Amino acid sequence: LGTWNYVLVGAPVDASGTEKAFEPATGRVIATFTCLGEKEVSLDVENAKAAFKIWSKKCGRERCQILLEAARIIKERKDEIATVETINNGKSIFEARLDVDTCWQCLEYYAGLAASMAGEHIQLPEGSFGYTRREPLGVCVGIGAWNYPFQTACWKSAPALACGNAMIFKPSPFTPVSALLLAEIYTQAGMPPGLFNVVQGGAATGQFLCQHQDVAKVSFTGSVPTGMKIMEMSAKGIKPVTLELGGKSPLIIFSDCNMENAVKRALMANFLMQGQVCCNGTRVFVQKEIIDKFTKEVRVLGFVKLAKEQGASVLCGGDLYVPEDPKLKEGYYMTPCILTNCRDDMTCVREEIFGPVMSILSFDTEAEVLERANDTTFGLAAGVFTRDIQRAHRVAAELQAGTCYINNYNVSPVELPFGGYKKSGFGRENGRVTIEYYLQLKTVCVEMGNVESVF
Ligand SMILES: NC(=O)c1ccc[n+]([C@@H]2O[C@H](COP(=O)([O-])OP(=O)(O)OC[C@H]3O[C@@H](n4cnc5c(N)ncnc54)[C@H](O)[C@@H]3O)[C@@H](O)[C@H]2O)c1
Ligand SMILES: O=CCc1c[nH]c2ccc(O)cc12
Repeated sequence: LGTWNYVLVGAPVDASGTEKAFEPATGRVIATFTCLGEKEVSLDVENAKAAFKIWSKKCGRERCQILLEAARIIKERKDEIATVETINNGKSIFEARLDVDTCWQCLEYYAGLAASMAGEHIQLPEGSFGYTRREPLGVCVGIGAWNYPFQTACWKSAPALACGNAMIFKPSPFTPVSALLLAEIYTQAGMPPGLFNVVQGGAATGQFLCQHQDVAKVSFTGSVPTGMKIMEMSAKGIKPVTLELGGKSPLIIFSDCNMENAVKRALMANFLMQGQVCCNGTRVFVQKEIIDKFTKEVRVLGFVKLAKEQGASVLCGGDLYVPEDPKLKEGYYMTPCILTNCRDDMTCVREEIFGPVMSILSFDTEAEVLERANDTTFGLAAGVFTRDIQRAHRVAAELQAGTCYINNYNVSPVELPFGGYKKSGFGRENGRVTIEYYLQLKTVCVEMGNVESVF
């Protein structure tokens, strides 16, 4: 499954009251499920409210223990979770296992923070004082895309639950399966029933969730057009929202770079997860002096090695691919594609493709490439390869993106905040800062003396 010289792309979903989930490798239907309507969504919210009452009363250390136990179970069931993810999503088992690692790490990280959340004490005149309490929001909703199903469920639920909230999670109807494993694991770890609920369905179910008056916050991962709708619905309910949206990120390769590293990471920046990663560096700006060498290397490293290993012919990609294995004939495949001689105005350079397509663009100067790299409505990520450390930081400071990589690309340690500038969204996932998006601050003002009336 999922070797990267013939990668898997999405599968169709029907528009009735039920949805089918596919195995993209073979095209076979692996599950049929009912999309939940307004009544079922309301019932889930009621259950989550009941669970919230219990969970929010626990101290941080108690929540920490349960999250750590869930992390332990994820580690123990890593292969099972990764296999389910590979079957339903189509990613390679190697990548699915890496995803699962970041999931238990995420739970461990927020378990650690849960125990240390605290407010402030503020001294006022005459012995009076104030203090702040950092309180959970209530029932939060998480809505996910199909490219990182289990990881998205973990990245959203771990900080939400660590802060004392309940979460209802709606996975993408393309990839409904693995979030159910997470719900099972949380229950096994000792969370109250209903604290983490999985709701299945598509756009209509998502709308019921976002519009529900007892939902306190929505955290969404998906496309810009859907993000706009989510924000509109949240605005009507005055609900805070986190939006992790699409991108068309630049990767700048200066002529003084370490060529081998730059080529390796340019491949990772484009062909990881079949090219279906929101922060992929799909606009690869290469300085003129090295563009011929880079183009040659990127082909040699990527295609020839794998082609030799797998006995396939060397392709430059972009074609539909039908594997010889009869079991895979109905699957969804295309060959990874590298486009050279690209211009900034081309559609492949301007729009998010969300598939295995790298566009290579030539540039002369730092000032020029910065202007061109920033000339996009997106701002999710960016990267720079250079041996000049001053230039690296200068360029990172000028790039309009939520995450900037220096001499690397497409790594997401849970300790580092992740999120977008411009139309790529706002709010953050991962890192310490994310707890701010799942807490509200209460100020308590305490008078120690007598009070006067001005009337
Ligand atoms: N920034 C990030 O962190 C990040 C991560 C992964 C994917 N993405 C982006 O996601 C997109 C691909 O994912 P997709 O095709 O699943 O996105 P999508 O926007 O089509 O769907 C995402 C989720 O929203 C739900 N949805 C659709 N319409 C809705 C509505 N009106 N109300 C409520 N929910 C609704 C879907 O059922 C699904 O669960 C790409 O643009 C990619 O860049 C971004
Ligand atoms: O696809 C983009 C980046 C990413 C990878 N895994 C996750 C999980 C949740 C997100 O909101 C974004 C991402």
